[in-house]
Amino acid sequence: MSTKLLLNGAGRIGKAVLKQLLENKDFEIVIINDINPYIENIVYSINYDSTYGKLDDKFKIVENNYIQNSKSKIKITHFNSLDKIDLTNIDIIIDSSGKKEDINLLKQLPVSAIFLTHPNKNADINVILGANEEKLNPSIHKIISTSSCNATALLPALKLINDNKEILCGDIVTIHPLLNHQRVLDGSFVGSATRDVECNFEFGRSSTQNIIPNKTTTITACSYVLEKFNKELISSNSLRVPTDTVGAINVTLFTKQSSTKNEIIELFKEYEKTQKFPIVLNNIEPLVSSDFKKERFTTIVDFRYLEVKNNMIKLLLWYDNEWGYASKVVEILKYYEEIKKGK
Ligand SMILES: NC(=O)c1ccc[n+]([C@@H]2O[C@H](COP(=O)([O-])OP(=O)(O)OC[C@H]3O[C@@H](n4cnc5c(N)ncnc54)[C@H](O)[C@@H]3O)[C@@H](O)[C@H]2O)c1
Repeated sequence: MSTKLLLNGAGRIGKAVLKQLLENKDFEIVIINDINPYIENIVYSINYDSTYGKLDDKFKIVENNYIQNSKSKIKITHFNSLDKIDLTNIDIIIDSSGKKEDINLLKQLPVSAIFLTHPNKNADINVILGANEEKLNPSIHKIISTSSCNATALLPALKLINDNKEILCGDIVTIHPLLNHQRVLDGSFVGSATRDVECNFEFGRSSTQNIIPNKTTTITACSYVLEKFNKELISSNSLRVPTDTVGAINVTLFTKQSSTKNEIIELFKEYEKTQKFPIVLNNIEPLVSSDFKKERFTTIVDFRYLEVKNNMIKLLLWYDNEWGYASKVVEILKYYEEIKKGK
């Protein structure tokens, strides 16, 4: 029998998760809840997407607030809080609304698990594949954060280098596409009621005309998963750029043991060959960000820009912050179900 899901928030991440789950017979999305009050607009934005293109098997509105295509029929609701939704027959909630819901309220909901698509220190666990998935335990973890897109891309690489060379300190710069909460043209600064990023004036500036420097919660998100990788060890900042999707992270690490470029290349090659989940992909082609669009691997190591000087390692990592991240949400969901069923 398939696992019954409620998808809360049909925005950029919600729709990428939805489209990847539509192909998977083990899961059925029974309800989509979004505060957008117009079902016509929700179905339109599922069918048509400027970044990933049109859906071949389009949804239509059918009776009583349902949408349907040739394979799926999904109820649409418009509540602003999960506790108002009838959860009879729902096994798991994927909350991709970005709302920072009270964790105690979430714990009371009659479902077996709630996946949050943002880092959350109050969750029962923050999971990143390739970092701490072995800690995931369905009998004690109900509120499961799937961390952030940047931390999902970065932490497996940091862990690999740390396990082999011991990181002493480092710095990262995320080069991040624009996001839906930014301004199109200059406006007042963007508040952050639903996000951990501090308010700053730069964030009220036009996202299509600027490279916007910003703080990032990437390292804090990493520390919720593996404590060692925190702001004392690694400094960080972010540059928001006017592209639709695919981010890059420029990583500089100082390690206890020195390395050669070939050693680091071999570490990532071995990881790519032996990994259980689609995490590391090594690239030697002269590619640009849009070439990684819709790529499900999320730690794409660009060997062309890998540098090693004694105790310093410099990496360039790529990841599709929407599709790639959503693929990890789905992988964690599949993994959760596997260990729950004792597979
Ligand atoms: N976009 C990314 O690159 C990215 C990557 C990883 C994680 N995330 C995280 O995923 C979450 C969603 O981000 P997004 O980029 O998809 O945002 P988005 O603005 O594109 O989508 C959010 C959706 O949730 C709906 N919504 C808002 N409040 C709601 C509520 N109370 N109940 C139900 N629906 C509600 C909105 O109407 C919208 O459709 C955020 O926490 C974000 O930090 C985003």
